[in-house]
Amino acid sequence: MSIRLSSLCKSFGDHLALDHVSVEIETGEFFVVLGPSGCGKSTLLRCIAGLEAIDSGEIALGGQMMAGPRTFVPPERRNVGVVFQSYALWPHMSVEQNVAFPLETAGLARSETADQTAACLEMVELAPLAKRRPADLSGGQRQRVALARCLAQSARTILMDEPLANLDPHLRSAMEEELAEFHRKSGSTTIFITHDQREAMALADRIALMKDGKLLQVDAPDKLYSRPASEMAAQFIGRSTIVNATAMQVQNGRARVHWADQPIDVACPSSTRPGPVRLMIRPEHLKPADDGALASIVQRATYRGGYWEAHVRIERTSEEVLVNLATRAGSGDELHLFLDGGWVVPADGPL
Ligand SMILES: Nc1ncnc2c1ncn2[C@@H]1O[C@H](COP(=O)(O)OP(=O)(O)OP(=O)(O)O)[C@@H](O)[C@H]1O
Repeated sequence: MSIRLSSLCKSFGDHLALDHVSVEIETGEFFVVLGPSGCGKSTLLRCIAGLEAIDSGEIALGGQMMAGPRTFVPPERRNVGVVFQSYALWPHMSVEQNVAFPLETAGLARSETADQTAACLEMVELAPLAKRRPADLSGGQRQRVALARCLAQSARTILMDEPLANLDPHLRSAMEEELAEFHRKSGSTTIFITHDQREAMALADRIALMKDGKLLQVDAPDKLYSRPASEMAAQFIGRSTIVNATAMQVQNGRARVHWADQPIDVACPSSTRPGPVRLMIRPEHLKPADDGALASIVQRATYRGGYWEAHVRIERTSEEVLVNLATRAGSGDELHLFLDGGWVVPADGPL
């Protein structure tokens, strides 16, 4: 089911938790909301589920108005499944009873309930554990029960609030793959909340970057990484350095830029004009050269598994930039680098 949010606002006292949030999410999309703690992610999800009333704006699910001026459809009539970080399973019920519960309360016949429950448990590969209690399951298995229960409700919209946050890193990446598979099979429109950008990148069709109750940028993960719309987005996603440079010529999304007395061709937004610009350099844009134009000194380096991430000072500008090195480097080492790529950050970004 498609989801349309129009200029949503929600305050708690004088704190504006949602500040004119507008976005359209397509049917079947896996949409991730990414942002720091307290930016309003959970509030957004709770408003869509109907667990929280909005102050103004509109929420439509599948073209039907759920919340707006004079409209408030209660949560149980929104056909939305919610999966929380805490799983919210009933401890006294078995796995299959947990999954069957929403079907029973919906008044489904006993045999139909049993069939659907079995099918949902099959889908999350929990059929052999159907008789167990939640306490006798691992964190990942409990999360799968919560997913199966969501499936049983045949919700066309699934909202997930940091469902993997309580899992250890190994289980987390296994569950990411399962979630992607679950999404593919169920075909449901999913909104997934996280403050973990790696998780967001791995799962999302599109990511909404949220800060202070506003959506700063909504884009596919690779676009968000390579074409951030603001300095804040550039700094929030991945690692980068933003330096002062001068655009000399601009044509068709490419700019010839001068930085550290070097002319460099980089990508740029169509709004770029010749003159001073802010240039985003990702670590992978800088490459070591035998004898390059950018003489630099390593300040410190950290091993990241497979490569060293080094902070280096460019001699000509005294700016410190990040670079990934294939071989060990130590403080004081001299390096020659060349810049291969970069992005002119839009000057009129949201922040
Ligand atoms: N019921 C409430 N009463 C008062 N303030 C609230 C309430 N719920 C949320 N807030 C405030 O609204 C802001 C947004 O909260 P929200 O829980 O949506 O953030 P979040 O991005 O989900 O954070 P986290 O990642 O830490 O869960 C926060 O400043 C929070 O303190």
